Amino acid sequence: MEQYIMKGGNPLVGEVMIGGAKNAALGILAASILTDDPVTIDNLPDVRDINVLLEAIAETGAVIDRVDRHKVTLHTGSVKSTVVDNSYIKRIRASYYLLGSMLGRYRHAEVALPGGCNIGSRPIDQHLKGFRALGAEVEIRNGMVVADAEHLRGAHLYMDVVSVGATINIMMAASLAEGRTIIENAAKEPHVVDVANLLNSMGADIKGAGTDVIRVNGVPRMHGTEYSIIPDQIEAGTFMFAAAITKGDVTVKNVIPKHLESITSKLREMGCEVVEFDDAVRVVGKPVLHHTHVKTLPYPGFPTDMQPQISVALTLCQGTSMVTESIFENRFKYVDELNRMGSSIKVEGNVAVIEGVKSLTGAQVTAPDLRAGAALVLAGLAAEGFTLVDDVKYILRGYEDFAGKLRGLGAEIEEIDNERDALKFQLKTG
Ligand SMILES: CC(=O)N[C@H]1[C@@H](OP(=O)(O)OP(=O)(O)OC[C@H]2O[C@@H](n3ccc(=O)[nH]c3=O)[C@H](O)[C@@H]2O)O[C@H](CO)[C@@H](O)[C@@H]1O
Ligand SMILES: C=C(OP(=O)(O)O)C(=O)O
Repeated sequence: MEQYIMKGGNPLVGEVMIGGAKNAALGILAASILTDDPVTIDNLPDVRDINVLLEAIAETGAVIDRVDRHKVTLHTGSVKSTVVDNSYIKRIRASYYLLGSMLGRYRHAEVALPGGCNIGSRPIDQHLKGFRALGAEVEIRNGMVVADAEHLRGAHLYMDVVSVGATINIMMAASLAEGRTIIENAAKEPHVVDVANLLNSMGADIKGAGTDVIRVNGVPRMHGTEYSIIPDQIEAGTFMFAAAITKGDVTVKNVIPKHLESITSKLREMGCEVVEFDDAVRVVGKPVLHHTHVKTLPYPGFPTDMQPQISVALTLCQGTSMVTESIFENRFKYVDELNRMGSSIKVEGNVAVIEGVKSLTGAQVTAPDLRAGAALVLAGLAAEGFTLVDDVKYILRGYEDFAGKLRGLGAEIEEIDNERDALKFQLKTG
């Protein structure tokens, strides 16, 4: 399936269930390597990045039982290889977590340099700095990161940038090091806390996750566990903005409202009504939305992974908004595509200046990456006429059954892979 085709104009109305957090799940699956015992993970999202990582873990010799679509048991006692290199693993970001977990458990790891969304240069120097501080020798050889250690010893580390990936990776390797590791200027994202909770449930001794100082007391061994992943903050936020953008009324269920506060507060500034429940939020869109400004920041700031979605909403607001992207230098690649649908956005450096327009019109556009792709779909659902989004493979990296969930809210959208299907859809809905 290559494309989504949609007919815009329907306000999205109803309830949608949010799945487990992709970015927590990736760290959690890799962490299973830290023990020989079985680790059972529930609320796993069925998305491409997760399946690529599961296959890579299986290639090391681990046995993976799919209990059901959202639950797996990993038996990593049978791991035979600490080398991970295939064409798929190079495309995902989270392959870097295999470095932290294999280095922790086996004192050796060779993993292809990570890929992920093409949203900036995305160095991994802070990960490598952390491994070296723990006593590992690390080098880049033929496109692989090779890390090797005789002993891992706790260290006091100050991160030069707030990095989700480096914080999680160092927590994993430090869990089985000798002595205490202190990570200063740590990332505080909900998925950092979720991975720390998983590690503690496996016998690690980690304190302070969710603050900017994390203390890891190394333990000699870790054990199996059963763990359920937290809901996906970004999938939830995407559906919250879908309600605002289509002037709908959507209850987003199975979420942790605390994790959504920066998103909720922007929607309220724009004039939407947001009602919070224990594990759900209801977003009621309004006929007229107000402009606002937003700057992406590490948690608890506004997430960079929600930047394209809020930009689509601001395009349909009255007045001029400014969106500042402070995490990744190349995350406005969708702007040209959105302008082809009638938006008026100028990018100057890391700031997008968005002049609100009354409406968008359907066009053929290409998803440049995961969140931008999702945002173009939201634009298409609000636009007049038909929109065709190419390269939905990016969207499928991180959203489970995206089109199906949108259809459940009343969207007219279908997955297609040829022109004939596009015509059929147009005749059916036109
Ligand atoms: C698989 C996964 O969980 N991906 C998420 C993770 O990516 P990822 O872990 O790659 O993002 P980081 O938090 O590490 O990156 C934050 C900033 O630090 C910089 N940096 C990072 C590491 C490093 O060693 N050196 C360095 O300079 C990056 O270029 C970026 O400017 O967090 C990002 C920020 O919330 C999200 O957008 C991604 O969805
Ligand atoms: C950028 C993202 O993912 P990754 O870091 O895996 O590229 C994302 O989830 O929005």
